[in-house]
Amino acid sequence: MGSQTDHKIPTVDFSNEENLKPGSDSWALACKQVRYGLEEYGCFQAVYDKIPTQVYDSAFLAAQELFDLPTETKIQKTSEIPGPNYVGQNFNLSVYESLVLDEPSTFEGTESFTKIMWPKGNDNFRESVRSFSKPVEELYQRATRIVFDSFGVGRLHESNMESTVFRLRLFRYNAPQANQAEEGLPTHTDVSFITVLHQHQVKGLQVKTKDDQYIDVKPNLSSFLFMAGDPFLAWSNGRARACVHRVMLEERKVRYSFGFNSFIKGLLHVPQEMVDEKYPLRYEPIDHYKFVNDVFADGGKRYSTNPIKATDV
Ligand SMILES: O=C(O)CCC(=O)C(=O)O
Ligand SMILES: [Fe+2]
Repeated sequence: MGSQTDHKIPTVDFSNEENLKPGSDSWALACKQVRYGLEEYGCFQAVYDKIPTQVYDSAFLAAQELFDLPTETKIQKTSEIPGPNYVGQNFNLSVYESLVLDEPSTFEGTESFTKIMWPKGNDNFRESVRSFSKPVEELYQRATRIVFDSFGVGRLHESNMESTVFRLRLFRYNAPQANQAEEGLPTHTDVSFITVLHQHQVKGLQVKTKDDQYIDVKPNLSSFLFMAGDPFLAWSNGRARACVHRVMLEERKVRYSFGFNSFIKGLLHVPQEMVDEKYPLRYEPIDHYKFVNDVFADGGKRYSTNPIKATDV
C-alpha cells in the first residue's frame, strides 16, 4: 500500500567500524545521512551484517514459543520501568500482541524474564534473546555515536549511554483474513528515546512522511530501522521529527517483529548546541519515566495526546 513516491529513507552501513572512523570522510557522510533521515522522516535505516542468520532464526523461534504461552502466563510480566508489559488479548486486541523484556542483552534481565514465563527455566529462550540483543545493543552504541555527532553533541554520547536502559519488545501479528490489507498497528509515534526495529521476513512497517504519504519499510535480514521517539524530538529541541509510523498487514502470513527500545533514566536536558536563533529553547527538561507513566495513565490504552509539549516562542 505504500505509495510510489520519491521519498527515500537514508541507509547507513554500520558493519565495518574501520570504515567509520571518527573524522573520516565516511563518518562525515554517515553524519549527514542520519541527520537528514531524522530531520526529514524521524528515522534512518541501519545495515549491520555482524549477526549470523541462525541468531535471527532462533530469536524468531523464541518469539513464537513465547506467544504460544497462555495469556495468564504472559500477563505475569511486570517491571520497574514504566509502560505496558504484555499487550494483546488482555486489551481485547485480536490483531496483534506484544511483550517486553527488560535489559535483554544481560544474563540477569533475560533470566528473570524467562523464569516468569517458564518457572522451570528455558535456557534456549534466554540465550536466543540475549544473542540477538547483544549485537543490536552494539549497533545502537555505534549508530547513536554518529547521531549525537551529527547534531554537534558528541560530547554527550557517553553520559547518555550510561543513563540508558534497554527493553526488547516482541510483536506478533495475525495474518489478515481477507484478501485486503489490514491495519496491524495504528499510526503513532513511540514513547522511547529511540526504537530500533527489525522485521522478520514479513513486511508491514510504514513510515508517514511530512507530506502525509506512507512509505513501506522492506524487511531485510541485516536491516534495522532507527526511529526517533517523542523524547528524542524534545531533546533535539524540535530539530528531529518523532517517526510517525504504523503497521499494515498485506501478506497472508503471521508476522513477527522486534523493537529494541531505549529509555533514559533521570532528566533529559535539551543540550545548548540544539538552541540557537532559528531554534529557541522550546522544551523543558524531560523526565522520561514520568512521561511514559503520564502517557499510559489511562490504563494502558494507546495514548491520544502527547504530554511532551513545546512552548510557544
Ligand atoms: O511491528 C512493527 O514493525 C512496528 C512496531 C512498532 O511500532 C514499535 O516497535 O514501535
Ligand atoms: Fe512504534
